Amino acid sequence: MPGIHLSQLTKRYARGEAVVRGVSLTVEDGDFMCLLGPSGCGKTTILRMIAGLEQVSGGEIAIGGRYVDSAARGLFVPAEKRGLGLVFQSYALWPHMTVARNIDFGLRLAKLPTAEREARLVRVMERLRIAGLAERYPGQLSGGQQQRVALARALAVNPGVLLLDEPLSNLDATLRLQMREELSRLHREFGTTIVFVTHDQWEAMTLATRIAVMNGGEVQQVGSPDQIYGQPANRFVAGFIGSPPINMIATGTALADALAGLLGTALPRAAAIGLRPEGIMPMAEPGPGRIALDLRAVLPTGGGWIMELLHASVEGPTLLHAMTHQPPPWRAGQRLHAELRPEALHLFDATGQRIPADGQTPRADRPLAFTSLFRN
Ligand SMILES: Nc1ncnc2c1ncn2[C@@H]1O[C@H](COP(=O)(O)OP(=O)(O)OP(=O)(O)O)[C@@H](O)[C@H]1O
Repeated sequence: MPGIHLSQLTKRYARGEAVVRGVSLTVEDGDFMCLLGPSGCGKTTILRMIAGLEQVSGGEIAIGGRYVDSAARGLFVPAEKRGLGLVFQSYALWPHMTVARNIDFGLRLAKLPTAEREARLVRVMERLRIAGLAERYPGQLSGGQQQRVALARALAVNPGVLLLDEPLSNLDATLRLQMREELSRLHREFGTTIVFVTHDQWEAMTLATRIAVMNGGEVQQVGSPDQIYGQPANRFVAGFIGSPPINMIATGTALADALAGLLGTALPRAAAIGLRPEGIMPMAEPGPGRIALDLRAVLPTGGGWIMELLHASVEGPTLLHAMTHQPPPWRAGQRLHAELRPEALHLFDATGQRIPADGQTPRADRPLAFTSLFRN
């Protein structure tokens, strides 16, 4: 399956500001790459440029080692010649064609022999569990069923690359989960290179082999879900990934000094410390290295509990959020003493970039993994 290489990609719409700014990114053969970022950060624009639905303003795109768009080379391969499967937010099924005809449409365009077309149609409908819907029209299907038909249509032609733009956004929570599992399974079975656009961090974290976190038209960090979570490259990534969000503590506060003590480091001026909520482990008794915190409230989230904790100091209280998967046995108002997991602490400089802390075990050895959120 082909990989995709984006080099210094820029997109400017009609003399406006660039909405994609110098993005370089390699999607390896067989990767499930998620482009993740807030609304308007340029994810869809990148996907549309890979698809050939938009032309680049600057930079180059290569698919399977072949340039398909290059401003400098004056080269542009149209969408239909790129060998891609596309599934966008709106499923765009033909309303006047049955499910089978919708899927067959792409196979006809590919001019496959009839026997081959029929065999593929049966196979892909079985895989996506829509064989029973073959003679229905899109208007007679649920959102999730339409979604599966759109995926089947894209997969039937055996595209080397599948481009998905928020394909699960119109589904309810249960269907989203089912479709996520289905996408994961399809990726494993077909080995297709997938680029998936989403603003939903859970979707990205649970599906992707690698994630490109974007903001303001630029890639902030590329890595596995655990790297993105456990070793965020900057404050934006640290704050964007994680729910409840990472606690960000400004230096110059008593709490920051206490945390610096735990890290065994002197804090650079104008730095900030990030502390992941699940790295705070409150206990009833004081002890060495524990930080005194007052429990303000416990908020159940269904399967987890967020604790609002206040750290008192002369500058006033600092609010921290802690996360636990065991029901906390304490009442609001109680004084607690928290141990902190050093790997949950992240240090950032004045420009927001991650800085390694002296005396800390290197992150690569023991990052706080995203997957640890699912353990008790
Ligand atoms: N055809 C267009 N003409 C002008 N500006 C556009 C066009 N398409 C997108 N934009 C602008 O480009 C920026 C990036 O849009 P894009 O759709 O790529 O973002 P996104 O990250 O996919 O956001 P969302 O998650 O909301 O879809 C936005 O500011 C958007 O308004």
